[in-house]
Amino acid sequence: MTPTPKTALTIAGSDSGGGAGLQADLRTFFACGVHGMTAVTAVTVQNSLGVAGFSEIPVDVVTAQITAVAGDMGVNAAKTGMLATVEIIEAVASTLDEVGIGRGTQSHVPLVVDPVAASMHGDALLRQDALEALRTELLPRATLATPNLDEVLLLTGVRVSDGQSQREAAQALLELGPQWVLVKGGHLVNSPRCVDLLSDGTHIVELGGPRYETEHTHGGGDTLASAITAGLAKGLGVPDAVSSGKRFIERSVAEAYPLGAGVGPVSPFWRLSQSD
Ligand SMILES: Nc1ncnc2c1ncn2[C@@H]1O[C@H](COP(=O)(O)OP(=O)(O)O)[C@@H](O)[C@H]1O
Ligand SMILES: Cc1ncc(COP(=O)(O)OP(=O)(O)O)c(N)n1
Repeated sequence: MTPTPKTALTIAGSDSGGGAGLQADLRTFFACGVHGMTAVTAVTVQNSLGVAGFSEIPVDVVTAQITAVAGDMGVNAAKTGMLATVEIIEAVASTLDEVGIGRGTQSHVPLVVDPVAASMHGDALLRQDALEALRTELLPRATLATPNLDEVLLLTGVRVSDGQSQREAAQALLELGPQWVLVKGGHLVNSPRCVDLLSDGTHIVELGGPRYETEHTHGGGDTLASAITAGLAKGLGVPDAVSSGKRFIERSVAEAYPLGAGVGPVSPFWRLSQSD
């Protein structure tokens, strides 16, 4: 009999184009060898050119998906992505407490919070009044938060332009309650390297890598956060899961492909031809 793989749950929105959202999470979980499960929060109408709109899933259906899989199959690590509204954020936060996922719960199942606010085209994926709920309800429950620089600005008011302000942003985010933060540096386009900064307030790790010249980076944030979640599900500590996730996203950006008339997706396909 095939041994049962570790499990990872994504609580996220659907991207009809398949490059980001829960589709990116599931294909990354698969490529990393963990069994992926989903609690769908919203359905976006999205392609390589942007997000034309979205519709939220009723709150009781979102939470029922989480309890259904947690109670039966078990969750080794979880990740949140697009949560869309205050109501969904509040309900997800209390359901995570009930099923024992996240910081502060007894079971210590790790929770990665990717505080998704907008797509790379600038289309909103979070209602404007929901930012405060993300700050107060979700970030304190996070084992790791993984904002990009736009999300850092929204959450903390810190505008990151270099390594020094990236460190200040990490500190400001830690004050909102996550155990660890990863301030991603992909948006510092004038820097020849992509440096992501990991910190828990005591340890500070700079994860640097080459900046690939590609316009096709759709789903990059989701792919990185899911690869980290997969590592945590397999029992890695946060620093090891993040360095493994960084290696994963680097290859996925390097092998990103054009699809549609706009921005194509990063690709985890390279992993399928390799052993762990
Ligand atoms: N051109 C690139 N080459 C290599 N890595 C990249 C590139 N763009 C982004 N990354 C990496 O992809 C991940 C996600 O990046 P970022 O663009 O900052 O977040 P988001 O996709 O959430 O907007 C980070 O690890 C970042 O360093
Ligand atoms: C449904 C959905 N969720 C999240 C995102 C944003 O994903 P991300 O990985 O940050 O990728 P880009 O939007 O930067 O390509 C999304 N677009 N859709």
